[in-house]
Amino acid sequence: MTKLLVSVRSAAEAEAAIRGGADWIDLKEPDRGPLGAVSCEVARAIVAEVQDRAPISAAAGELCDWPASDARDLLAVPGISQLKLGLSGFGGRSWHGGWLSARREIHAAGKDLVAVIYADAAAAKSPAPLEIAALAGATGSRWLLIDTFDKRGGNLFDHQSALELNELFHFARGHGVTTAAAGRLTAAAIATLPLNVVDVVAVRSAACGGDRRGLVSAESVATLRRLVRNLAAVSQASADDDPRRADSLGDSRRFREASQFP
Ligand SMILES: O=C[C@H](O)COP(=O)(O)O
Repeated sequence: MTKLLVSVRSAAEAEAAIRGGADWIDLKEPDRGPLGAVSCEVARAIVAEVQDRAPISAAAGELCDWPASDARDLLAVPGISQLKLGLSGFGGRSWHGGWLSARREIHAAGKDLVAVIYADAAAAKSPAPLEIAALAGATGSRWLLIDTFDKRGGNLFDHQSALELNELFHFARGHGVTTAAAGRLTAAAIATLPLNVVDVVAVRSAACGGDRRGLVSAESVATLRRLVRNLAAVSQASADDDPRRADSLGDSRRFREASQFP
């Protein structure tokens, strides 16, 4: 069943998200960019609040800043299982080596690195979505997130069609990668997601009533959770009715050829 992840910036928000039924808590400071990291103190307070009630991931900024970033302090925070690093600035530049080395370092701290695709790759100057999915698939990554870099307007579907997302995630799941979709997802955008290939729906803005710098509310989270559960049940029922449908959607030759990792 597709899970609902909620990004929070404080222990109080984490409590509200859990009360609303969030399956997953993600730590993120929205004032510090699309993948802004919370401080180590805030991270420890949130982990203490959540205890074992949900898995916890954390945004850790951009790979280009990682070597000197204060987000590195999150490596020492127990209870966080995944870190997310964006690839802004690496479009047209070599990034595989730096990403793999950050992943080794994060693994050594007992955590996983999430491969992050920015759907608005041109604005982020990041590598193309398929390139990131291909590296994640070829190197045994367990997690792939698609999100948006520019949070000022629009949502995921201003940059990526549902069919493209279906192909991308179908490919990733075929390589054993768990998939997460984000990017200022509204209820209408969530209803457009190809939930047959989305393991995690990730939100902040919608959980704050639309303004990601606002406050996460238990009521908004509960509404989103009901929506995700209902849509996932419908998606599951239609896959059960016609199991070939889900498989065929991501099986275009163009996609398979383009996704060959060198
Ligand atoms: O990881 C998910 C993000 O926090 C989504 O944030 P957003 O809904 O404001 O784009």
